[in-house]
Amino acid sequence: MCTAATYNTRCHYFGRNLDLEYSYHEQVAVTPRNYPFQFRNVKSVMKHPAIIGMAFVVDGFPLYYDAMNEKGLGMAGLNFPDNCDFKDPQEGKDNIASFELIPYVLSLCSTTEEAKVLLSHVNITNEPFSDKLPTNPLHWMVADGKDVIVVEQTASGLHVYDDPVGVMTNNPTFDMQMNRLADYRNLSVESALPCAFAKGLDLHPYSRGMGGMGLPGDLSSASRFVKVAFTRMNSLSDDSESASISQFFHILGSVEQQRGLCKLGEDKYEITIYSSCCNLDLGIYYYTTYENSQISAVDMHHENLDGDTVVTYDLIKGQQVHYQN
Ligand SMILES: C[C@H](CCC(=O)NCCS(=O)(=O)O)[C@H]1CC[C@H]2[C@@H]3CC[C@@H]4C[C@H](O)CC[C@]4(C)[C@H]3C[C@H](O)[C@]12C
Repeated sequence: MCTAATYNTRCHYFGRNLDLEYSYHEQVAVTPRNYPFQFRNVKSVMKHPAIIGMAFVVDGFPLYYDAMNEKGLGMAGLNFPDNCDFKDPQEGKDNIASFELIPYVLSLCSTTEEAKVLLSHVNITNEPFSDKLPTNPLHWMVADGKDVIVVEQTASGLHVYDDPVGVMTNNPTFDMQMNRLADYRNLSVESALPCAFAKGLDLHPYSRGMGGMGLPGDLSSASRFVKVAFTRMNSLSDDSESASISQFFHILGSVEQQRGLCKLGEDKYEITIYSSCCNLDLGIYYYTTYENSQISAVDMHHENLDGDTVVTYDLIKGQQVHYQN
């Protein structure tokens, strides 16, 4: 399971939690402008905006989980089992393999609006990256500083939804997630609204925060959607970089997965392997890992962006304790 979110202050932020019980060898990967993207069915893109994000780099190719380009467009892939339907290549469509979709969109678009146009010709195909890396079911969130969309391909075809809450998780499909939000329409950040339970009954609010009573707290994707939407939509912070990224990681923290709570088998538990936060304006990729709560960062503009090979950074995974005496 995973969660993605956006947050806007003076700058625009985009990121995700990656929740999983195992890990590939993911790294922060910078793809410079002259790295040639060779796609299976459409023509190569030899020159494009630079891209930074989390990727499993195989044979020099960045298999991005989430990334942004230097124009300020971000995109993240999240698990989408059962509903997802990647198809065989189709005549008359731009056939893009699922693992190519992030590079394809981020190398050809600067805005969500442009991504919508590009995606309107796309059929996402089931072609695997390799025998060792079969296709996995995914759906995507795409965001610039202005608009957020969700991209899902199901049996009925490719759907692009406007996302007014700036978050997404996993199943069910995005339209159903939005419908379910109405079940929570009475939740409020107010501590003590007048009692609406029944006439003649004045139930005393014995605690702060009771306006949010009923907000789900379990780890299912449907519950995380409601929890993170409520958190994200009501989030406030100063507009400094420090205050903004702190708030962003708190938004993702509202739906993080602690080891032991989501059991998948004998000694197998899903945890939040990493949380990421892209500053879409500055090209900085921030992240934390399950055991490293200190925020680490890679700034794309500290690299030579005119190169032609992917540059990677290993994740700093150990806890960084700041001893004070
Ligand atoms: C599994 C992850 C989602 C996390 C999640 O939701 N886990 C709950 C599982 S469960 O729902 O609880 O069972 C997703 C998110 C991004 C994905 C990679 C994208 C690039 C590449 C695409 C290739 O085609 C296949 C290999 C590849 C490395 C992908 C592997 C895997 O698919 C990644 C890590």
